[in-house]
Order: sequence, then structure tokens, then C-alpha cells
Amino acid sequence: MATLEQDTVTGRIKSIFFQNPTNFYKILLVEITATTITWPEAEIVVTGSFGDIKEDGVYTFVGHVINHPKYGNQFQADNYSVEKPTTKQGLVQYLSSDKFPGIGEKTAERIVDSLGVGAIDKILKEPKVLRQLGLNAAKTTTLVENLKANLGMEQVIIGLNDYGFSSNLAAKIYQQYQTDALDVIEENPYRLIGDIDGIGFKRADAIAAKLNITPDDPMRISGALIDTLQQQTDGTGDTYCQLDTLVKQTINLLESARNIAIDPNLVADSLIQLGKSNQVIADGKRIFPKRLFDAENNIAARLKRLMTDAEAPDEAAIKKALKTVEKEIGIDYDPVQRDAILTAIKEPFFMLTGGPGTGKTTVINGIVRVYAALNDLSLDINKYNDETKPFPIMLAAPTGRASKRMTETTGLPASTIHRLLGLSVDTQDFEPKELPDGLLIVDEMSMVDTYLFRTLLNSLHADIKLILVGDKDQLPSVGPGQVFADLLSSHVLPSQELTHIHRQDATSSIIPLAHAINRGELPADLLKPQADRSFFVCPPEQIQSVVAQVIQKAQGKFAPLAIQILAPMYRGTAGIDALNPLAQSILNPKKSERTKEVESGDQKYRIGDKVLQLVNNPEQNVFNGEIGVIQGITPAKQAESKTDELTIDFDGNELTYKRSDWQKFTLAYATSIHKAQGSEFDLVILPLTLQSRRMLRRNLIYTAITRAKDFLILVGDPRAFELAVTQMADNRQTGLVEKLQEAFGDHSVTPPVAPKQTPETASEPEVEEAKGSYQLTPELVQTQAIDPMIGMADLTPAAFMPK
Ligand SMILES: Nc1ncnc2c1ncn2[C@@H]1O[C@H](COP(=O)(O)OP(=O)(O)OP(=O)(O)O)[C@@H](O)[C@H]1O
Repeated sequence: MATLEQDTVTGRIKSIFFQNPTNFYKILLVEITATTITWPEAEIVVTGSFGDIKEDGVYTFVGHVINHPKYGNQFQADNYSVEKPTTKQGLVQYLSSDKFPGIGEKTAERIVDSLGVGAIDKILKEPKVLRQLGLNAAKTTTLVENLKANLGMEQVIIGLNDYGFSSNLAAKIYQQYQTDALDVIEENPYRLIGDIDGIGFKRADAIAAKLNITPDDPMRISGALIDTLQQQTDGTGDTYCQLDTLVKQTINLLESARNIAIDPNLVADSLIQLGKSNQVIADGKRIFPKRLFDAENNIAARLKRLMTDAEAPDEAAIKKALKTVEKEIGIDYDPVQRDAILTAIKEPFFMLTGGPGTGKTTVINGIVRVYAALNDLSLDINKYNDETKPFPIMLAAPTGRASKRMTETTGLPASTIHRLLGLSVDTQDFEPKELPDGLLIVDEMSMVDTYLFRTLLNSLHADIKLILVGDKDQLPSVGPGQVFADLLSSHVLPSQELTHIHRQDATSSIIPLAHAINRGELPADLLKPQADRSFFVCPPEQIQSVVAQVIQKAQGKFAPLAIQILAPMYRGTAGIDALNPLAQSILNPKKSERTKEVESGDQKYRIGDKVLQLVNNPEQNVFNGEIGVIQGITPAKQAESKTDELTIDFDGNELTYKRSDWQKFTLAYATSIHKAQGSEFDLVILPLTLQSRRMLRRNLIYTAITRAKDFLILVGDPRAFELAVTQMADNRQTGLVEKLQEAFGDHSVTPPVAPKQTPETASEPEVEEAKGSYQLTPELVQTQAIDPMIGMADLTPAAFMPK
């Protein structure tokens, strides 16, 4: 925002050093013609958010001199203007120039005589002023359009700068409304809430206050309703909001933003209007954002259609093929698994859920082989190629890592869902390509949100066979909904749950622990060191020291990427923000003064650092939650973009990030459990304290523990683990189950009744011991808490040896 004491620099643009293609940020070299600052040189570097700056153009910049740590003094502009002619003669010359075809000197004179030297601003602000001059419609249009083209963008950017929007937001606003941006904002600033990602009610309301929009204006009230609904659904993952919560929160927002009482009736009236204009959907006392309501409806309708068009293959043929497959791969499927394969082949749609080691991958392999046998397809990937003859069975997962794991476990090509659908942006309003018919298997389904699933279903061929696989007890998707859990609990679609643990590894105690936690139990041996897991009890202030010691011992025995700290919170002594630099200082220290290092916010990056991608970027095939390694650091001086650059390798996919994009990743030695979904690590270190008690839920630690492939180190307060297993996850409020049940009506299928399975027979002795007998005594916590090395002494060297 412009402040009172600001300096100006007027000058000619000698060169544009840098322009960010995604926003308006630019770095310019300006030859000074006039300025209020004391500047020893003829040229100055000016930075800021500018529209269509032209080399050789003359501009005036308003701002102040700042001292850049690297580049010294430069001028940071908050505002700028194109030097427009300021004399009558100059203006007449300008308007009659060939920039404005059809406007001759006479007309130009008439305009300037009547509107004065501020004519351009007046015309741009209110084109109607030309009417009083008797200009015909054609001339008026040419003049206004050309002025807009030449100066309109600048006007908009200046206007947006005046409202205090950053370069990124200004770019988004301009992209949305083009030269109408300021008109839209002046007419109804609350439109920004729904239209522009990153603008909420408070921001829009501050603008509205400047524009003298009253606190009880209906635009203001509906703006607050939309914002509250969006915040509620985004924040909770729910797909609707209860009426009374919505009204209460909206009133809070309206009252706190301007410190004034609001009549609840006004909010109710506004809500009715929003319903009438179809911006929100009211279903009884549940209020849905329209987009989510439509997405859920769409999912139910598509699944219904998928289920109706089916023609079941002959059961005897399936059974015969399955027998052959069992022989081929040397597996005796258990009755539930066999049933799963049969139903999956018979039905056009099928869901498979189960905890770790229950045989989901083994069943997928069976389905693929039986399907291939019945359809006479070869599974030899060498017989296919990507372009002309793609592999006939499609395997996909929501993240790059999960799809890579799918390839590893099945030996078949798999891709991300985005890649499969050709999605190059995120999925809320996107038209995907249509997939061919055949078999599509989607793994890690618990991570798929309402929008992505809707998009996936809309791109399916009518004759496709769709199989969804996942673990319903894991954390739900980051985006709205709990699609997989809802599809399963609707009981209108064929599905099978696997509960019997097949992983026959006598030394593995992680899987039984995961299953026990999922049942809400902690095993009696929780604190006793096992060959593949240990628990180091310590108070919060010693977490860092214990984690550091574990990492030191593990270092060199595991690949750097294979050691992963997972934590529920960012802040606090056991939080991600503290553990990341700690792990970095051990695993990738600054070896000498010459070690290349760059800073960004609170973090330092060096070559070899493990980083985590924070946003989806389907265009470059890298997704939220993926882990990469910094391969190169290019200082601004050597970089083409003239800003510092980092090159990151995401599993063979090398991407370069300019400094302005560095907020898209972060250090990844420690990550949140949510971000680790879909990935597995050889060694997982899981520190928990009661500091994060508000976050602790059963599905959170279940998800964390199931990320550990070979070794699991639990650190901290056992009471935090105890609390976590007893706290069930908050069920998300969604409308999908109901919509599915409505769509399927009487035709609902009862889920196939599973032959009775005895859970966990494979590791019976451990499981028996594990059940419910865990007791935590206060003495245990206290005595162990004194020494962070407790437990370490018992650790067998084998615990840190990769298999
Ligand atoms: N019917 C069976 N008979 C013998 N072994 C089996 C059977 N089913 C699965 N297994 C074995 O159990 C182990 C775990 O199976 P699988 O990897 O398919 O489970 P999963 O559910 O995919 O596990 P995760 O979710 O942990 O990846 C594998 O070694 C597999 O070969």
C-alpha cells in the first residue's frame, strides 16, 4: 500500500532483467530522468509488481530504496504509472497518433478541450464522458479499447497495488477479470472470495469498507456465508456444513470483522437467496457448496451406471482360470481372497480393503492374471509400447510414490491418476480425457478425494471394469470427503475386506502392532525392544536428543531417503520444524565453509538434502507428498532466470525451482503423517508427546506405523500412544453414503458375505500376547524419563542393519 512518505523515480526502461511469467513481479534497469532520492548513478534497479512494461518506455515509480542483502541498494516500487502526456499539446499529439486509428487532430483537440489534460484517466474511468462530445460509436469504441490496451493493464495493476494485493494475487485477479478487474471489485468486492483462490472474507471486507459498503449489505452477508462454508469444508474435509453452525460462524465472522452486531434474519435471508441462485445447496439442515454437492451426486450416478451395464462372465470359467493362476504363482488363496478375486472379475466394479500384510497386492496380482487369461491378454510388458500399443491393464495410484510401489509389487506399469487422466491442473473443474475400456485398478484409494474420484469416474469408458484397493482405516484424503470409507459403508457396492495377516515373517512385530492399534489396543511388549522395533521413553525436552542418537546410529546403515521421521505437529520440541534441521545437521551437515548453501525462510538447503513437494504439479509429474533430493544449487548470477535456482531430483524426474517457487517444497527429514500417506520407508522414527494431544487419533498413528517397512522406532511419552489408540477419528460429514443409497434404491446389493476369517493367525503367539494386556505405570514413565539412553542399551545391532 502506498504510504505518505514515498519517493519517486522517473525514467526510461533500459532493460527488463527478470519477469516472473506467473505473476507481475519484475526487475527493471531504469535510466533516471527525475527522482526525489539521492542517487549517485545514472541508472537504478527497480523491482515490483508491474503490468506490461515496455523497454524504452518512460514510467514513474513510487516507492522507496531498500538494501537487498545480495544486490545492495535498489528501488522497491509499490506503485507506478506510465508517463502520459501532461501538456495539452502533448496529449493532442498522442491521441491523434496512429495508436488510435480514426482519431484525427480535430477530434483529439475537442477531447482535450472538454476533458482537460486528465482526459485519459477520465475516459478510462468512465467511457461515457465521450458521449457528450458527440463522438460516434465506432470512434468511441476504438478510443476506449485502444486506451485500455495501451494503458488499461497498468491501470488495473496500479489499482490492485493500491488495494494492497501482492504480485501473485494481482496476477490471479487480472487473469480472472482482465481489464474489468477494478470494476468488478468496486461493484462487489466479495466476488473475489469465490473466484480467487487465496482471498477470503476479511480481505474482501477490508476493501468493501473502503468502498463504503455497509456492514449489513446483502453482498457482504452472502460473501461471509460463502467464505464460512468454504472454510468449514476445506478445514474439516466435510462436504457440507450444518445450518446452525454455518449461521453462527457467519455471524461471528461478520461481527468480528467490523465490530458490529448483525441481525441473524439477514443471514437467513441471504442464505435463502444463495440457495435460490444455486450457489449453495440446502438439503434439510445440511448446506453444501454447490461444487461438492454436484460432485457427490455425480459419483453416485456414475457408479450406478457402471453397475447396471454389466454382463457377468461365466463363473465356472473364472474358477478354472483362478486355479491355473494359483498353480502358476504358487499361491493358495484363502477363501476370502478367492471370493474377492471371483467378485472382482464378475462385477464391473469392486472394492478391496485390508490392513498391512493381508494380501491386497497378492489379490491384485490374482485379479490381473485371471482377467488376462479370460481375455487372452499377454502380461509380458515387452510386447507393448507406450505410444502405439499401451499395456492393456491400467494401474494407478494418487501419488507418484504409491504408483511406483504398485509397479514394484505387481511388476506391471502403473501411473499416477493425474497422469492417467491427462490432468495438467488440479481437479476441481477439469475435463479429463476418456480412458479406453478394459481393467483399471486404483490403489491407495483412501487418499482419493471427492473431486478426483468424480473426475476419474467421468473419464471412464462405459465398459470399464474398475477395482479400488486401499486401507479404509488409514487417514482420509487431504481434500474433501472420505470417498473410499463412504463407498464401503454404503453397502450398495460389491466389496471385500481382508483381515487375515499373511505376512509370515516371524521377526516382524510391526504388522501385529499396527493391527492391534487398529483394534484400539497396545501390546504388552510395546516398550520392550524387539528385533524390528524399539520404544525410547523420554519427556518432550529430551525428544530431540533421543531422535538425534537414533539417527546417528542409523546413519550409514540405511540409504538417506530410507530414514523417515514422522510427527503429528509442526510446532513444539517434538515438532517437524524442530526435527528437520536437527536431522539435516546429522545426515547432511555443512562440511566446510565452501559447502554451497542457500537460505529460504527458516530453512537452509544444501546439495544432498531430502525435500518434500508440497503442491500438485501434474504438468511436471510431481505431486504433493513426493520426496526428492537436491542435486544442484545455481546462484542467481549464473542462472538464466537471474534468481537463485535449486535442482531437485524426484525419483529420476529432475526439476529446477526458481527462488520464487521455493515455497513449493520444504525439508523432508521429518514430515507430517498426512504427507507420508502412500509412501513406505525402511526405518520410521515416530516421536509422540502429549503436546500434540489434540491431534492424536487412532487412524493417525495407524497410518504412521504402517509406513514402516522394516524398522520402527517409537520415541516419547507412552501415554501419548495410549491416548491416540483410544481416540477414534472424527468422522467426516458427507452426503455420499446417502446419495449412493438413493441412487441404488431397491437394487442395492448386499456386500458378499465373507467366509469367516480368523484374524492374525499367522503370528498368533505375538498377537495373543499383544491383546489388551499393556499396562503403563507412572513409575515406568518417570524412571525411564530421566535417561534418554534407556532402551538403547538393549538395542541389538541387527535392529539397524538393512535386510
Ligand atoms: N493366500 C496366501 N498364501 C500365502 N501367502 C500369502 C497369501 N496371501 C498373501 N500372502 C503373502 O503375504 C504377504 C503379504 O501380502 P501382500 O503384500 O499381498 O499384502 P498387502 O495387503 O498388499 O500388504 P501391504 O499393504 O503391507 O503392502 C506376501 O508375502 C504374500 O506373498
